[in-house]
Amino acid sequence: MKTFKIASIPGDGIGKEVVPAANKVLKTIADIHGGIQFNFTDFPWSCEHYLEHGEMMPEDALERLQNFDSIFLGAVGNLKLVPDHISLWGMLIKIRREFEQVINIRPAKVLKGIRSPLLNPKDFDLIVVRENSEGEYSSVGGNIYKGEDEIAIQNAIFSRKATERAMRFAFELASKRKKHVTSATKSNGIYYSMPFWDSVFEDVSKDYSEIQTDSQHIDALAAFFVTRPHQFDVIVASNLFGDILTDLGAGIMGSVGVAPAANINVNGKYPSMFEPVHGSAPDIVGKGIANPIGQIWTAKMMLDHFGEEELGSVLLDVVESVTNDSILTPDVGGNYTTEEVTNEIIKRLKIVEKQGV
Ligand SMILES: NC(=O)C1=CN([C@@H]2O[C@H](COP(=O)(O)OP(=O)(O)OC[C@H]3O[C@@H](n4cnc5c(N)ncnc54)[C@H](O)[C@@H]3O)[C@@H](O)[C@H]2O)C=CC1
Ligand SMILES: CC(=O)C(=O)O
Ligand SMILES: [K+]
Ligand SMILES: [Mn+2]
Repeated sequence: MKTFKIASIPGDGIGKEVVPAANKVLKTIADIHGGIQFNFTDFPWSCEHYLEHGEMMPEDALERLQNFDSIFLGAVGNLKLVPDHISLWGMLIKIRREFEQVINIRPAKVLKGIRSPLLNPKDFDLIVVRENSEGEYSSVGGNIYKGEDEIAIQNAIFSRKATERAMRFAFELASKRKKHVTSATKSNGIYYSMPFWDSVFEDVSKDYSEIQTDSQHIDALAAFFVTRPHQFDVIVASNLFGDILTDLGAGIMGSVGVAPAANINVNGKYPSMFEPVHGSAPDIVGKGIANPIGQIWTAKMMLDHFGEEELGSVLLDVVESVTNDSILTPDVGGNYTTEEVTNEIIKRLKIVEKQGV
């Protein structure tokens, strides 16, 4: 029996609704397989934890997480309790940084039965490789003066090492796909970092002569996500550009509630963290209608990471059979609950098992 130790951190808001749903699905997957099991350990780290203890996670949190095979996280953020920059930097971003989860992989593709807001989405199937360790998300800077003279300075960090690493990851990924990498730039407006980004992209692309490349300014690229998303394969982007682009990718899929993501530790020193694109969705929390598919598809990415690609693809097929039969939560036009969608996925997984597929 192969055992995978998973640190389960629902976090805030609908994270507490979709993580338990996805964990139930994972348990079903393990039962079907018979030769694997998932050992979940739950951690209650969240904004409520902050209110009680003055910190998002205990001091030894990273030590405790280090020995898990992966971290499965929902979302972080409850503005009513804690300012967002405190909660995110106290947990989500801290884990990404300390565990060197330097790449954030975020696919966007059409799921059968889920209507894209695009009139003619064709069959787009793209992956954004988001640099996940530096860029515009930095804590370097400061505030000076008060009142009308007040100034905020925020530095963006672009190292050759991290930039090149994200780009190489994108090229490697593209070599297993449609062999095209698009670089998201803004070297017409950002004076130092983006021309640097462009030159690193040019250097790296020389090592991959079989891969087609192009470079698009992020503003134009955002429009192309709407007008011709089917023409993209892999897109490599900085931390902020990748963040924005992947909510847009989620938007053209139909809802941010279905978009999956994976924070990957590429050197194998620390666990990777699997966490969907969406946040804690305070506007729908507690209603039982959060779409569990983003979190469940994220679980599929975790299965892939564990080398269980066959199980991963069975899971995504089952999810797609459910969406194709219009068993959908309200964000994608249905009137089913989180629980009903989850139970339907579980039911169909059990049928797949009976058929011995
Ligand atoms: N990785 C993370 O943990 C992230 C955390 N956040 C945090 O989450 C909080 C809310 O942020 P927002 O900007 O509102 O982004 P959000 O992604 O939480 O919500 C945006 C919109 O999408 C909807 N939505 C999101 N997930 C859904 C799901 N699974 N099913 C159905 N509808 C869904 C929400 O109801 C809302 O209308 C903030 O505290 C923010 O900082 C935001 C993004 C990512
Ligand atoms: C923080 C956030 O929005 C993200 O990592 O996607
Ligand atoms: K999330
Ligand atoms: Mn985001």
